[in-house]
Amino acid sequence: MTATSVSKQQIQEWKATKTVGIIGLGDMGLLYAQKFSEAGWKVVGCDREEQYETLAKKYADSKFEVVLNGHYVSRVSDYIIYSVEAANLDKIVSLYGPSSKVGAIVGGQTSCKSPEIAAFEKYLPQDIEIITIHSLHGPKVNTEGQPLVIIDCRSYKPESLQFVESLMSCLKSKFVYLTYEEHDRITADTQAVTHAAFLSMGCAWDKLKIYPWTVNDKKWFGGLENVKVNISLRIYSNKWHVYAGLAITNPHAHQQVLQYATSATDLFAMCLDNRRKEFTERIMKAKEFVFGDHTGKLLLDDLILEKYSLSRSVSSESVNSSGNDEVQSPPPNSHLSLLAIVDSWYQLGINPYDHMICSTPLFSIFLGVSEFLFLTPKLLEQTIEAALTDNLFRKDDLEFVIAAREWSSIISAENFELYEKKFETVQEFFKPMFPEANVIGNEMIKTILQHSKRE
Ligand SMILES: NC(=O)C1=CN([C@@H]2O[C@H](COP(=O)(O)OP(=O)(O)OC[C@H]3O[C@@H](n4cnc5c(N)ncnc54)[C@H](OP(=O)(O)O)[C@@H]3O)[C@@H](O)[C@H]2O)C=CC1
Ligand SMILES: O=C(O)C(=O)Cc1ccc(O)cc1
Repeated sequence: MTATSVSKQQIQEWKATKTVGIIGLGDMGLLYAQKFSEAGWKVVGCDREEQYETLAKKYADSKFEVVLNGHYVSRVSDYIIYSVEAANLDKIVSLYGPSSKVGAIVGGQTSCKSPEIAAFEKYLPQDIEIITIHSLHGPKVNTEGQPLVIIDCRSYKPESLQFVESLMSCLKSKFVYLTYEEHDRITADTQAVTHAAFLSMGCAWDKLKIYPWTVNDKKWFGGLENVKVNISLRIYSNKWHVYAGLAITNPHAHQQVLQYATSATDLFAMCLDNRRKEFTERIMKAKEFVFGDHTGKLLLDDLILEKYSLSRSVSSESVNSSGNDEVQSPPPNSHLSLLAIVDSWYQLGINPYDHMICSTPLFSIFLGVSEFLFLTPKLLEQTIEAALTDNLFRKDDLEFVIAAREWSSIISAENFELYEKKFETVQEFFKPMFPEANVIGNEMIKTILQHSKRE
């Protein structure tokens, strides 16, 4: 389904007469306020009331207006977008929802839609329409070409959806129309499991006190390792509540993260017992299920990723700066984190390519590196051999399995407090490296998105 066409004249009329309101001027709310107001829409926004004076001063020269609180946003706005922490959404909608202007449309940016819709249905007056959205990327990613989910939950007038589409069109994102149930099932897989994998890698390095870009044991280099390090640090450099909210509030995510932890555990146990036949058969079945129909080019090329090593900015200890001109190959790694994701897709009967319409940059990269591992001649065989016989990565794999199980338990127990504590412990460990990691990670993601065929 594509956006219905609306005349330029109609859009000009809406721009002249309608107001867009944003509750929560954090990273995403601010991105929207800036984009919409730059495109000529009248925008008002607020954050917490105690932030009013600071924000009003800070954005005095901007094209959008900062108001005191959500009541002031709601009473004047024709489309109200809640862009707040998932855990606080219910309370915030209960506060401001009843102040919504009569006949307004309401939506939200939270990453999981069932609790958001439940809050809207509970607190919004019946005359309010509900059309919600979700930009499937972080606030620093160029919005152009990225998926933007639009969910029409309760609209009474055909022009309401057209209005939302017209407003969103300035983002130049790719509209994806789903029900909220479809959205939550897909994002549990594309987002929650991807995050669980990279959170677990970071946690394992923290437990072992390893900065993988500085070690002299020459283990963590090459394209695949660069992806693991850069994406893991990228996640840990962000706000914990974004990842906690999308995993904990989405019941589908609990099951999928648990399967990921179980797959990692099962595979690791088989390696410890040297159950070669069982292990190889399981990996090959997963390969057949996920990649059996694969034809054409791979999403990613390991070679384009080789230069994105954090060690290039840590000169004295790095592998790359050894002064040795010889091109070295990384030692065989069990790549347990990648074997486990492909096994989870197989165990859950998920075809990850079906989710590409709704992919985030991180999911595309995770699928890209998994595909590379499974479909590059000889690499999978080498990996299986390393997993079964080589002790080089055993300790790392053990910590990785423990971490995956811990994240799964925290998410299933819906424990925001423990999530925050664990996340921030690892964040503290990696903090000194975030500035460099973000620069290199951004370059890497840009290159990956340019090279990958995203349909
Ligand atoms: N960051 C991302 O990559 C993406 C995030 N999302 C989702 O979008 C939502 C916003 O995320 P993001 O912008 O990153 O998070 P932020 O923490 O940057 O923004 C949320 C903002 O809402 C404010 N807030 C809290 N309570 C109120 C209130 N009563 N009234 C007004 N404002 C309030 C917060 O203030 P305070 O900090 O003081 O609590 C904060 O400034 C989340 O649900 C997130 O899951 C969706 C897509 C991508
Ligand atoms: O790409 C990712 O998975 C991110 O980490 C950024 C992100 C976070 C939350 C969302 O709801 C959407 C995108």
